[in-house]
Amino acid sequence: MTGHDNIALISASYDAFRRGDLDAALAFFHPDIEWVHPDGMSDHDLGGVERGLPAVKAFMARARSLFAEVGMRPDTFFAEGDQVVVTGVNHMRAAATGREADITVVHHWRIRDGKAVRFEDLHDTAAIRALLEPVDETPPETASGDEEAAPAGEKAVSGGAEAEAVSRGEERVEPWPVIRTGFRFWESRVLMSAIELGLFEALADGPRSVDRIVAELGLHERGVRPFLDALTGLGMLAREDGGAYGLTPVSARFLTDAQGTNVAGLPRAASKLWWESWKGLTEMLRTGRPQNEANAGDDPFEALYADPERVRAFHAAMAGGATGAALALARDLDWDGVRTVADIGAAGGAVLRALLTAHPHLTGVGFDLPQVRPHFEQAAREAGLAGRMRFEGGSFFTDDLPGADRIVLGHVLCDWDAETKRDLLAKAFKALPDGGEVVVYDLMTDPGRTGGGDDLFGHLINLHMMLESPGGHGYRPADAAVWLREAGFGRVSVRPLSGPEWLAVGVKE
Ligand SMILES: C[S@@+](CC[C@H](N)C(=O)[O-])C[C@H]1O[C@@H](n2cnc3c(N)ncnc32)[C@H](O)[C@@H]1O
Repeated sequence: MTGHDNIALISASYDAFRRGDLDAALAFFHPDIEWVHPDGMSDHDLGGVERGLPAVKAFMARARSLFAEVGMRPDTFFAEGDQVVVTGVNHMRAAATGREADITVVHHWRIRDGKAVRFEDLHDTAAIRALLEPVDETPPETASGDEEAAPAGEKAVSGGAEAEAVSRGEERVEPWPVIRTGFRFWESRVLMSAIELGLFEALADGPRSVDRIVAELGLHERGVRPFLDALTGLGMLAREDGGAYGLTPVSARFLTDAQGTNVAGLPRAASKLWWESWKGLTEMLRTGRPQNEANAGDDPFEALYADPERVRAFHAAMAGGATGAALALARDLDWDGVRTVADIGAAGGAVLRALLTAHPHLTGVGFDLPQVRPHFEQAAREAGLAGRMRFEGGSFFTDDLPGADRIVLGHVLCDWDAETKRDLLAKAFKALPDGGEVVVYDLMTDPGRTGGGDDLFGHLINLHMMLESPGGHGYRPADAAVWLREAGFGRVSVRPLSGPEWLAVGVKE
């Protein structure tokens, strides 16, 4: 079996576990499987080596009795010979204590005769033990020893169901998560208005008093203070001792033009382009159909590119949306052996601009629909890179992709269905020379991942693609690895890139 087959096998086994289909998961295991866990878990009967399927099943039954929830979320698969190494996060909730945590794990697999014959689970045993083992809950001794009289202010919890819950040691549950979530659009709207008013640009050369902000931006004084304080609460402004408001490091870098890394086009487009489609989320959930002009199943870019005003907003958004990935690609990838780079679905060329600016030996070609040419070429001129980055118009559905040492496919696969994703990777493979690489970045996520932060953002972007494009959807890092293998890439790796952004690299060997 190839490394690709081995990754597909292990990945399918994780999928079966996630579905709760234990028989299907065990079908991928060799009858002689060796099942290895750290000795540090032995006193919970979860350590050491088990041999053979019945012993593995017994191990799993023991684990199920100890954990009310076990959700392994693999994110990176590496294959070499008969081995597959998987990194990921296991979300575990102990049945006895109710404590839960995301435990980082490394799984080492060996494959023989098309089946997993050895599995070793490496993790921080102290973190898992902390979930399972009771903590000493003896209250600290008080100075007076008198614990009868509760302070008057705490009387509210002394009666009814809540008091009983508190006396059982349960956490008090508040309605604020619901209320805050319901009104989070206020936060977006505050940011969007600040961008529309030019507030961040106005503060680029230093903090301003409220009066000066009112005068310079032509505002009515009524709402300005809570508006500035809300932006301060969001981390976009800082309030000085004298009462003036200034930029924070984040807003100075990413909401002004000072450093060539302004991402304001993205929240601006959220208000201009996507606010309306998100109002249709309930409808999309009922019908599965996008909530924009692509509602009838059309190519979403056809309608978009018919309206010059929306194209401008879209390309400003793409420049903002690609900034985090572009900076990380320029910084984290080795560009020494690369002379030419082709960005497929290059939009206004933000990624090429970042790469060519950071690596002066590179030349680049941006491939995109012909309507994009003026936006791309203007951006190249403005960056002083017109001689090193050129535009090639075409459709990646009907035309060959331009050749280059390294091909970048960023925020493109998510627009399309799985078959098109695969076709695009096959086209990239065809366009590359031997030894060339395709670099895919996207906001990849995992259906089983239910944390906040980047996980949450990943699910939201997945919904966003469904609201915007008939076939669009997010995908897991493991899917990217499998598709790259299917396209013919010999060496494949997947890893986090920046924030919720992931990077998948395939080398044509
Ligand atoms: C979501 S944007 C991604 C832009 C950029 N790569 C980034 O990371 O932000 C998708 C890009 O694919 C381009 N595109 C859509 N359909 C295309 C096609 N058939 N052929 C070539 N490019 C296409 C769009 O014009 C757009 O610039």
